[in-house]
Amino acid sequence: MAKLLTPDICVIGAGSAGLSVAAAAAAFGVDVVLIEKGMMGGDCLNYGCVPSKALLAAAKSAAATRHAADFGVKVSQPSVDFANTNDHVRRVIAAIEPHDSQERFEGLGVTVLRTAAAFAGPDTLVAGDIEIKARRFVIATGSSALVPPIPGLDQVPYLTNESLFDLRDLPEHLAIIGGGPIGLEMAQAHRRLGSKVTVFEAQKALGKDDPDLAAVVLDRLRAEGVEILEETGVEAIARSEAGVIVTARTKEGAEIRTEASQLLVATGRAPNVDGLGLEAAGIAFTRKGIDVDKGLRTSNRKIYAIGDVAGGLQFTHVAGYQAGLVIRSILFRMPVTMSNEIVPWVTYTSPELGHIGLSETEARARHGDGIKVLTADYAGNDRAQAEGKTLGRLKLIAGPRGRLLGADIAGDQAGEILNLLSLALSKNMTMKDLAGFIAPYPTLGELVRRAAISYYAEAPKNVWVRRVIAILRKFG
Ligand SMILES: Cc1cc2nc3c(=O)[nH]c(=O)nc-3n(C[C@H](O)[C@H](O)[C@H](O)COP(=O)(O)OP(=O)(O)OC[C@H]3O[C@@H](n4cnc5c(N)ncnc54)[C@H](O)[C@@H]3O)c2cc1C
Ligand SMILES: NC(=O)c1ccc[n+]([C@@H]2O[C@H](COP(=O)([O-])OP(=O)(O)OC[C@H]3O[C@@H](n4cnc5c(N)ncnc54)[C@H](O)[C@@H]3O)[C@@H](O)[C@H]2O)c1
Repeated sequence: MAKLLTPDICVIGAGSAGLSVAAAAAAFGVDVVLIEKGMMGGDCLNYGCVPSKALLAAAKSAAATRHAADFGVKVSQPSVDFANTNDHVRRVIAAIEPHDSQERFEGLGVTVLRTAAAFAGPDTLVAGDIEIKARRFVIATGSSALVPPIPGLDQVPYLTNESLFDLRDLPEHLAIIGGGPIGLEMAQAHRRLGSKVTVFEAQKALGKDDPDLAAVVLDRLRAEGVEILEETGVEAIARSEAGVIVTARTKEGAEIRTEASQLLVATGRAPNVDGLGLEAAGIAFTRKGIDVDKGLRTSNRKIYAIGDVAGGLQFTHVAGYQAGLVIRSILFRMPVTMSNEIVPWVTYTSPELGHIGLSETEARARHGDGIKVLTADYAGNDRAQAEGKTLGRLKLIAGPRGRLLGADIAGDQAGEILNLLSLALSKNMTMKDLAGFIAPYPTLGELVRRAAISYYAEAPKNVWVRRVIAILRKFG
């Protein structure tokens, strides 16, 4: 007979989402079983955020060397040893790995099972020869690269985020299908390290971001030599002697044929739902992910789904945010509500592209002319001038009574600046708050103050303000 475990919480998937739930529950002394069929740490550590940011850091270093002469520093042009670059990526993963390891979680008191899990019924999960009946289950099985049904694609070797970071040789010419964050981060990284890169995007590249600010990033990538073909759908792939031939068509109907040495597919994500026995557990799902309510419960009230498998915004910090909500719901029975409007995101190209809250278009649709769009250019910031990072712009969307509704940034350290705006948005701050704090000089964070102060640009000309000043002057 199968061994039976009856923990308080059973978590399926040890990626960003599942690990956060397990660690928090264990910290409260709760009995937790965590099941992982692949690598501890999931996508973020092994095939996602960590290796991609490590590769981008190497690429940034190569780019900085090329531009050292702008600062009067003479160095020879960089030569890249890609196998060593890959070693750097591996070292970064290895440095972070212990934090997500089985040993650490067992040390926290979590029972870790290294096998695939599937539901056998509404309250029963099977993991190898172990049966689990938990008070609550949390599905955190993540997502995988979505591979579109392009004719010929299944006949050629292609890369996804799971295989890209294993390359030991720099691709001579990397063709990338998809101009989203994965496609463009990897396009710039490989271009800066010496590859020729062509990106095919069926619609608009970086289409989820503010179009004006996305254009800042796309122009820069093109200036660095990345070929970005927008509104160009890939129609067929064929094998060639040098690698692959990509056949695509522009929206005007012109055919484009590009031969490349390697092909990366970066066309979005598919939720990991296959083989989970969701039907047996009465859990509704679509091809976009498991259906959840605002409190992240599935159609089986004892089972939650969080992270990439729940569709929605797919980021590590969202997985962490959702894990916190689920912990509050399971352990403290508090009502929780997920809000996408306080979730920031950043694409880590140079310049970075960040967003939070409502876009200008969404804010206008909701508040009409009751919004103000306030901007500050990097060129007007002293720190940006000193660093030679003058390309970029910050945009704040102010709503009624000056409340911060949203923000977009294209520029150096956009992600770091977005931390301040993320706090401001989650605390319902106004332009008065953002204009009124003391920013250390010279920092890029001053861009926030500068944009917020412009909310009051008309105040000095206001006739009533002038009258008050004139009256007060009379008191000596
Ligand atoms: C190239 C790339 C770069 C990225 N960069 C960023 C970034 O810079 N910032 C950011 O915020 N996000 C980034 N992301 C997104 C981020 O990686 C994901 O949002 C995050 O990893 C989702 O975490 P998760 O726990 O939901 O899923 P995962 O990390 O995918 O973890 C799910 C785990 O569940 C396991 N599993 C699946 N099925 C079963 C089963 N039946 N039984 C047992 N275990 C199972 C899997 O093996 C996996 O380990 C990036 C993604 C990619 C691909
Ligand atoms: N910096 C970050 O936080 C970061 C970095 C990478 C990935 N991610 C996460 O991973 C997710 C997936 O990233 P992604 O870039 O794969 O997905 P995405 O959905 O954001 O972008 C995919 C792009 O591929 C295009 N596309 C789809 N099919 C195509 C086809 N047949 N031909 C040409 N173009 C096609 C789409 O129009 C879209 O623009 C992101 O949405 C994000 O949540 C985050």
